[in-house]
Amino acid sequence: MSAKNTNTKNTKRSHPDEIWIGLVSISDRASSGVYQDEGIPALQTWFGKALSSPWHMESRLIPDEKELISKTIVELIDEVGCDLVLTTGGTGPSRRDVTPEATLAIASREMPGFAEQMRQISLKFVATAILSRQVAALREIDDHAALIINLPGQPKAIQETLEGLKDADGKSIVPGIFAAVPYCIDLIGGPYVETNETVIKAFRPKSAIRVKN
Ligand SMILES: Nc1ncnc2c1ncn2[C@@H]1O[C@H](COP(=O)(O)OP(=O)(O)OP(=O)(O)O)[C@@H](O)[C@H]1O
Ligand SMILES: Nc1nc2c(c(=O)[nH]1)N[C@H]1C(S)=C(S)[C@@H](COP(=O)(O)O)O[C@H]1N2
Repeated sequence: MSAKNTNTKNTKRSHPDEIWIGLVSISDRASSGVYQDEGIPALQTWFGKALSSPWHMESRLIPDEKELISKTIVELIDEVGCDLVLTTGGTGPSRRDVTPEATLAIASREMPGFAEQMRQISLKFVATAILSRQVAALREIDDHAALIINLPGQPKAIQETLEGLKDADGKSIVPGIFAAVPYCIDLIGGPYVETNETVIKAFRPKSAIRVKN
């Protein structure tokens, strides 16, 4: 038996199991046109291959401004009705990197396991993974809740952290953090999300797996 969908806020779903995902690319230079944003396209590509259940996306490209980052996440959750918001960029130690502070400012509870696991995964790819201050958290309002996850700004970090590390035969060596996202969304009352197992196998305890008719 899976957790009951108690989110009533998003009445726009075309299917009860459709997840609404907010993507926020945070970069001074991409948002001002110095270079082309690669964060949103990389996220869209990854979700296109990873999800097998219905999804809808809303994306925003903004500079590294704390108030604007907080406001954008709140808009995506409270007004648009997103169940999951992924940010990319602004997690490092530079003065302009304020994504974790902006996230925690509008969060109700932190989900530290995601960030701990992301840094562990990233260390398999780059030694500078230790520099990411990324966080994950819930935003819970009266009739809706969402999971927010910060990803680093390097576009390649998106697949690395969400999908993890595989050997030459495609066997998982380090599981990506997205494996835990569908069950987390179940537990906060969101839609039942299913994945393409060749990309990422979702982890749910047996009691939470929906029996197909
Ligand atoms: N949205 C993006 N699109 C394409 N490349 C990006 C993006 N964000 C970051 N990068 C790349 O990753 C590197 C490290 O990301 P980081 O977030 O630290 O960038 P940054 O130097 O703070 O960027 P900015 O000054 O634009 O905010 C950048 O130098 C850039 O090469
Ligand atoms: N998986 C992964 N994690 C990564 C990286 C990367 O390339 N891949 N880059 C690191 C670097 S160089 C920095 S400075 C920090 C913070 O990046 P951000 O400020 O772009 O968020 O993330 C780190 N984490």
